[in-house]
Amino acid sequence: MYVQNAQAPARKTVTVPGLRAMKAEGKRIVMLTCYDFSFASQMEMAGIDVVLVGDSLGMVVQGQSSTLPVTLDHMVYHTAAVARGLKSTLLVTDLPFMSDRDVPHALEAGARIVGEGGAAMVKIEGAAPHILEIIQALDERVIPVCAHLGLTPQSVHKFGGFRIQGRDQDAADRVVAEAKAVEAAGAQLLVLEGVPSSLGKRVTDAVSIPVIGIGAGPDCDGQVLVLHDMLGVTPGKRPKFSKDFLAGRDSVAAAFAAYAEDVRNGAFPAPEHCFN
Ligand SMILES: Nc1nc(=O)c2c([nH]1)NC[C@@H]1CN(c3ccc(C(=O)N[C@@H](CCC(=O)O)C(=O)O)cc3)CN21
Ligand SMILES: CC(C)C(=O)C(=O)O
Ligand SMILES: [Mg+2]
Repeated sequence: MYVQNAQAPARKTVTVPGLRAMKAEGKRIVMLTCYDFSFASQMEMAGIDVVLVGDSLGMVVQGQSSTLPVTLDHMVYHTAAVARGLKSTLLVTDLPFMSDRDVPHALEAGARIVGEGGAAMVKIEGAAPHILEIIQALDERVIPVCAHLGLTPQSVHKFGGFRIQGRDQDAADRVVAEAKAVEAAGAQLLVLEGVPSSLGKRVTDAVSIPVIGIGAGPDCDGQVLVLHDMLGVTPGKRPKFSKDFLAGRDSVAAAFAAYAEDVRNGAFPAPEHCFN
């Protein structure tokens, strides 16, 4: 038996309060999605701040055309595998489709994701009244919550596709109001996906919790990408906001290091990864 992460450099453990301090200090937060033990170990060694077991696993791991077929069992299984590869990295897992239908189901899902899976935080899409109730219920039971606004992929049928959100003034104002509402409900982190860069900046300035962007422009407090997109292995078309960091490099470790460096120094996202 080899020693797990024997080469991992010593690093301070990333915590939820620690992320808030990073926002206050203007230090960019580096986040990636992950679905298994081996890649998690590479992310730990690369010093990625936050790892997300995303329900995007339905698309990039299972080959589905949306995130809707992903079950709570799938999320718990992948979370447990990823957790074994991490030590000082903060682990966040998505609540899958319909596990957020009401407070009791969401509490059950949170209990399994944190208890069986080993995540430190759960992520939930939207700001509907029942979602705000769930955020508060989880927070009261000391399960930290990451909100997710903008292009929320579980709303694909409502949106009519994976469409950029918040493009007109009313829609943008609504996203800002939702961000304030999820913060007031107790969310401690916010993923903002698929919105114009101007709205990414407005939301980031409007809340005191860190905002992690994906296709939300360069002014967010951090960035997240889907693992398969940033390694260039996603079959077919990748979202415009993603970038292949393995291209021109000779290892996954080098790709993770380059991504972390470019997020921290502001080189990523560049204008070609952003929406107006
Ligand atoms: N591989 C992968 N990467 C992701 O970022 C991702 C997933 N899968 N699955 C779950 C969701 C779905 N996401 C997506 C998927 C496609 C687009 C997309 O094609 N967007 C168009 C813009 C459309 C518009 O202008 O309204 C694009 O050109 O990027 C965006 C987000 C983000 N998430
Ligand atoms: C794209 C990120 C934010 C996500 O929710 C996922 O990977 O499921
Ligand atoms: Mg997701």
